[in-house]
Parts: sequence; C-alpha cells; structure tokens
Amino acid sequence: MESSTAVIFSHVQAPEHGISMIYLIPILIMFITFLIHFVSFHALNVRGSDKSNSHQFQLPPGPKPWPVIGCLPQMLRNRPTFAWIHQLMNDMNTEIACIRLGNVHVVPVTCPNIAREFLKSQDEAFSSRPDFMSSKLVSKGYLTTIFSPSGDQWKKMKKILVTSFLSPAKHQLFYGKRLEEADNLVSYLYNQCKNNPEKGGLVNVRLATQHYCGNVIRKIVFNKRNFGKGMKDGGPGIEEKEHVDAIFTILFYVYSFCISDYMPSLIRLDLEGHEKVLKEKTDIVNKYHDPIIEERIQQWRKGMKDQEEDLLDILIALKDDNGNPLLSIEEIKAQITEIMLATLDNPSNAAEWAIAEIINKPEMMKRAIEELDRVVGRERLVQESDFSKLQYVKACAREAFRLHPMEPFNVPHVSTVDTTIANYFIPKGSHVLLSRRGLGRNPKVWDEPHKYRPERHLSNGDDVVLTEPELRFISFSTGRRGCIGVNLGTSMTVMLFARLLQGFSWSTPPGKSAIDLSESKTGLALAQPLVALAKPRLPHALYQELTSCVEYS
Ligand code: HEM
Repeated sequence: MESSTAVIFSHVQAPEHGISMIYLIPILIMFITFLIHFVSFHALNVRGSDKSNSHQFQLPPGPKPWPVIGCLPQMLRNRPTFAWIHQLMNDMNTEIACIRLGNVHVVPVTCPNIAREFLKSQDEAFSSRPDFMSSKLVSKGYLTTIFSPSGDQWKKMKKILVTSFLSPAKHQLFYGKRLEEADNLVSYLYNQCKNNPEKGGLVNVRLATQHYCGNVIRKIVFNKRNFGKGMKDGGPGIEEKEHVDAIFTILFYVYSFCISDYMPSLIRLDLEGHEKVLKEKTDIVNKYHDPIIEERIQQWRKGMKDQEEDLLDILIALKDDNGNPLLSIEEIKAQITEIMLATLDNPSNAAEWAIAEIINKPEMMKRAIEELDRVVGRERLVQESDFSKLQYVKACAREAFRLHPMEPFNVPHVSTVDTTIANYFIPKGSHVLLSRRGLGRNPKVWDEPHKYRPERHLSNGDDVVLTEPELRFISFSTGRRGCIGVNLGTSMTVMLFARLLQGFSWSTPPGKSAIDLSESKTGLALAQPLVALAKPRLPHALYQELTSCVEYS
C-alpha cells in the first residue's frame, strides 16, 4: 500500500509558472510540519489501519484513544492499572492489545507464542527500557543495568555484574555468606518458638522471608547483616526494617503507570506524589548505603584495605585499561541500590505464597517434608548440594512463581524500530508489557490455571528448575534483557523455602481453619502478611547448636 505521505507528496511539485524558491521553502516547511502532525495524529488514531507508515498491518486491538492524551482518562479512573488492562484484554478476548497512554503505545501480552516473538525471534528490537521518572531517579540517571535503556552504559554495567558478581566462580565464593544467613533464618525462627517448642510459636512469615533476603544481600554486598545492632533473637532491627520497607516501597512505585511518564510535560507537577515518595525512600536507602560505600572507598584509596571481602570491595577494586577505577562512586551507589531491588522481592514472595498454599493442602506439605526427610534427613540442615534431589520442593517454588508472581508485568521492554509481531504493527517506541499474571494463568497453556498444583512441573521427569525460557510464565524471563541473577535467585528461593519446611511444621494460627489466600487489592502479594504457627521438627540440639553459633549483629 502506498503511504499517505507519498500520495500527498506526489501532488506537491514546484509550480512551473514562476513562484520563486524564496516563497516555496517556507511553504514547504509549513506543509511538512502540518504533515508530520497530521501523520502522527492519524497514525495514533486510525486503529488497525496504519496507512501512514505504509504498513499493511494493524495495531493490536485496543480501546479507542483520545487525541493526544490517549486512554489516560480511563487509566486514571480504573486503578490499579494492571487489573484494568487485564480486564480489558479479557473483555476484548485478546492475548495482545495496544493501549495508547499519552503518546505511548503500551502493548500487553498474555500469550506465550507472542511473548516468544518479542523476546526470542525479535529480541534485539525490544531490548531497551522506558525513560520514566521512577527508573531514572532510582538509577541516578540510568547508571545501572536493569533500568538503563540499551546502549553503552547498560552493556558496561551488565558485563561487570556478570563477571564480577554473578559468574559461577563468584557465586561459589559467596556460598559461605548465603549459608550463614540460611542458618540465621532457622535460628531466628526457632527463637520465636523456644518458649514453648511443643506448642510452637506464631511467626510472621513475610517478615521472616523478607528479612532473610535482606540479610543475604547485605552480607554479600557489605559483609554485614545489620546496619545497626540487630535484635537479640536474630530478627531485623529498626534499621533493617526501615531499609527493607524502603526497598519494597521503591519496587511498588517504579514502573507504576505514573501519569507524567506518558505526558512528560506534567513531570514537574508530580500530580500523583510518586516522585515525593520515591525521593523519600531512596534517601532512606542512601542513608544506610552511602556512609559505608564512602568510607570503604577511602580505605582502599589510603591503602588501609587491599583484600576483597564482599561485593563492595570487588566493585571498588575494578580497574580500567589505564589502571583507573572502572566505576565512579555514583555508579557504585546506584548499582548497589539496584542489586538490593533485584534480590529482595521475588524469593521472599514465592516462599511466602508456597507456604501459605501448602498449609491449606496438607497432602502437599506431607509430600514436600517426606522428600526433605528422605534426601536430607533430620540430623543436619538442607544445603545447596541437596537441591538437585529436591524435585518436589523445587516444583512447589516453581508453581509459586507461575501462579503468584510478585509483579503483574515483566519489566517493560521498549522497541527501537517499527516492526511486526503476530501480524500486528508494533511502532518504534512501544512499551511491551509481558503479563506475568496473564501468561502464568493462561487457560490455553495451563490446566486448571488458578489451582496451585506443583505436580504439574514433574510430569516430564526432567530436573525441575525455576527458569522458564519458553515464557509459559515469567520467572527470570529470557533474551538480552533476561535476568542475569538466575543462580543467586534460585539458590535463595529454594534454600529459603526448604529451610522453612525442613526446620518447622507449619499450620494455621489457633482458631483459624485455613489461610486466607486472597490477593492484595493493589498487587499480587497475599492481601495480609502470612502469619502461621511454626513448631520445630528437628532434634532440639541442632537448633541450639545454631543459636549458639549465629552472631546476632
Ligand atoms: C528469584 C529471584 C529473581 C527473579 C524471579 C528475577 C526476575 C527477573 C526478571 C523478570 C527480570 C526482567 C527480565 C526482562 O526484562 O525480560 C530480571 C532482570 C534482571 N535481574 Fe533478576 N530476578 C531475580 C533475582 C535477581 C538477582 C538476585 C539479581 C542479582 C543481583 C538479579 C539481577 C537482574 C538484572 C541485573 C536484571 C536486568 C537485566 C537487564 O536488563 O539487562 N535478579 N530479573
């Protein structure tokens, strides 16, 4: 099809009867300006017939947008946005949609075949990230990996993380720190029950799982669990609680459909107050991180330190080809914050959901515990070397990722060229949102998608893993922008869940017959933090040995 641009231009020829070029040029400029506006307006509004770009393909189906503002009014009327988008796709009976917000084409996807076209067949075209107030602020102007648009900075930081932190060798190097925090977890939980081990104690599982993840990553990055004194029972002190709370609030606000992300002219107004909250919370994170980072840099500069004991040392000691520091202070600070954001939510949320689900399904609990007793026994605690034999335990964690992802959508991908996917036109600059909820619960892919059934992952007899490169659900995603922390994320998730199960019998609190599995109104987490009754199930000497070994600060 001939583009409208070409059609119109074919009529614009320099008249032969003598208008001079002096008049013609401004007229041409005005005409072109009009044309650009006309073309872009037309392209955004003629749903399904993108005649302006000589594309024969339609945009994916979606609600008719208003000029300029697109569907922002509907978005604002229908919070939370993820629920509105999924409802819309449901009503339209489509697995790919295009919703224009401001001047951005937002393309949500719930079909794995289409998701694979985006992140496998045409991965390179979709390997950038959006330019949003939230991601820019948190990454100090895109100095980091996850949030940076594709380009040299993203490549530099990704390479550093892969080689200096997340390589198999470095993963092994940090094994001792992970193990220490797995021991601290069991010791902390035992302390909640030790007044009456026979009856057990009530445990806030959300607090315990988030605290474990915070401990692991603080130990790896800063070689310490606590910013302050911690608690005598091994639990989080005020400082750790504030740190973890700030990280989770940042995670909630980052990429959260803020109106100014789609109407950049409104950015200064901070109409929804997102920027204010994000600044407050990043200030809290910086309050804890910055003094440690700055002091450590001084120690290296003054020669008071020359041995690498944690990730911070590794990042400071990196040198470029001329022997100068490879990373600036701001890059180190921003990247460390991003590492905290990457590590805390997924493992803790999956373990909390998996425990909640299997408390309500005693046959699953029994099967998981039997496996742990068979593989590990009751005389020692589970280690990472046991994981290959803990197929059912891993299936429980995998099923939690499928049914209960932390976030409704994957991190957004942005297209860098016009292209076609699933016979739909996807314009350059589109924001592609693979739906973690929609993929994991797609009834065409999953039998009884809303039921928690770990067995479904055991049917083919393969080793159970938490990755899903075929995108039938999203755990670590795939492609250029896929998660590079798979080993650490898997170790943390499986260890957390396995230790909770091996060390304690879990049941509903007294007076409750079942755990309420309702989701929160604003996201996919459990509506209320899981509180359950934990009873130690291993020989007491084993816990006592731990509590005497674990340092509480
Ligand atoms: C169970 C734990 C984890 C899960 C489920 C998870 C999941 C994800 C997902 C879904 C993405 C986005 C992929 C995409 O854009 O398509 C991602 C990106 C990323 N993850 Fe993870 N992650 C986990 C743990 C970690 C850990 C521990 C680290 C390391 C500190 C990490 C580092 C990263 C990085 C650097 C990226 C960005 C890659 C890029 O944009 O190039 N993740 N992760």
